[in-house]
Amino acid sequence: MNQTITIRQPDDWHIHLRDGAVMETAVPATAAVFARAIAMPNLQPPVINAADAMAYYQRIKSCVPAGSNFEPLMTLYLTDATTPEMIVAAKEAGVVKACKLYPANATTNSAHGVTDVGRLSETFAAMEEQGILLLVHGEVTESHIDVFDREKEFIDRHMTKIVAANPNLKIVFEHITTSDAAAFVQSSSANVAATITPQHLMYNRNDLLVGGVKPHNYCLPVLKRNTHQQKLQEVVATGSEKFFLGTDSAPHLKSAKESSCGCAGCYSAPAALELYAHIFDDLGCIDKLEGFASLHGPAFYGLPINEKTITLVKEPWQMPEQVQVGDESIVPFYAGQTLNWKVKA
Ligand SMILES: NC(=O)N[C@@H](CC(=O)O)C(=O)O
Ligand SMILES: [Zn+2]
Ligand SMILES: [Zn+2]
Repeated sequence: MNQTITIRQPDDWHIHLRDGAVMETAVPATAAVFARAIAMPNLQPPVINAADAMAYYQRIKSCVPAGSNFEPLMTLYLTDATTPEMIVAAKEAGVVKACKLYPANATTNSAHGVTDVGRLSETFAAMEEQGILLLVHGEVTESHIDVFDREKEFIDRHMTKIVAANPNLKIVFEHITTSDAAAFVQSSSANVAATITPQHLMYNRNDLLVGGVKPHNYCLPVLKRNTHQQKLQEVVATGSEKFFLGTDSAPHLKSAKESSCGCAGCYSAPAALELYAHIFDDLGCIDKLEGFASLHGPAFYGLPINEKTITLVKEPWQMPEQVQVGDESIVPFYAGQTLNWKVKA
C-alpha cells in the first residue's frame, strides 16, 4: 500500500489567475485542488477599485468548472491615488479581502504601483478599520541596489516603518525569499505573516544559473543563495502559524519566458499542492503540511477553515512538459520532472 495523507482542503493565498485564454487554463488548474485563492490584481490595466474587482471576480467565476465551489478572494492594486473611500467601497462590495502593494516597477505589471509608501498612511488606516489586509511585494526598485539585496533593503527602509506605523493592520509579506524576511516575520507581532512559494523552498539561485540559464525558474523576487533557502525550509518545518501557502503561480507563455528578455514568474498551479508535499516530505515535515496549506492562512485572514478534505498518495508521476493554451503553450514549473506525491482524484 502506498503511503497517503489526508488534510483539510487547502487555499492558495497568492496566485495570478490572469485574464482571457490563460485564465481559462489557470482557474480550473487551481480550482481542482484549492477551495479559495487570493487573486492578484496585476492585470493590464490593474484591478484598482471595487467595480474592477467585482468584474474580475465574475470573469474568474465564469471559468470555474461545474461542480466546483472554488471561490476567488479579490484584491485591489494600490496606486498613489487609492483613497480611504475606495477602501470603504471595496469592503462593501464583499469580495475584496486585501490590497496589494507593488512598489512601482518592482515586478510584472507593476508600472502603476506605489511610488511613495509614506503617502498612503490614510489608506492604510482605512484598511485597518475595515479589516482589509495589506499584501506586500517587498522589494526596492532603485537601479543601484543589487537585485539579490532588494528584499532586505525593502525591510530596512520600508517594511519596518509600515509595520510600526500600523500595528493593527494585518500584513502579509508575500513570497519571502531571504533569511532576513523570515526572521523579520518571526520577530514581528502576530499581525505580520508571510507566504512562501514552492520554488523558493525547493530551489536556490544555482538552480537558475548553473549549467545554463533556466528561464522557467526565473521569478521575482529572484531565487537567492542556498543559506536563504535553508532558512525558509527551517521556518516551515517549525510549523509556525506565521507562514502559509501562497504559490505565486504566475503563468507566462513559453514564448515570453524563453526570450532575450524573459518574463518573471513560475506556473506551479498544475501541481501546486504536490510540489509542497514533495518538499515537506523531503524535509521530513510532512506532518506540518496541513497547517501550512490549510489552517494558518484562514486563521490569519479570519476566515473559516474548509470543511472538505483532500488525500495525497505517495506515488511518483511526471509533470507534463507543456500545457496548451490555444495555439500557444506554457511550460509549467518542474516540467518533465518526477514528483513523489499525487492528489487522489
Ligand atoms: N512572481 C513573479 O515573478 N511574477 C508575478 C508578479 C509577482 O508576484 O511579483 C507575475 O505577475 O508574473
Ligand atoms: Zn510579487
Ligand atoms: Zn505574485
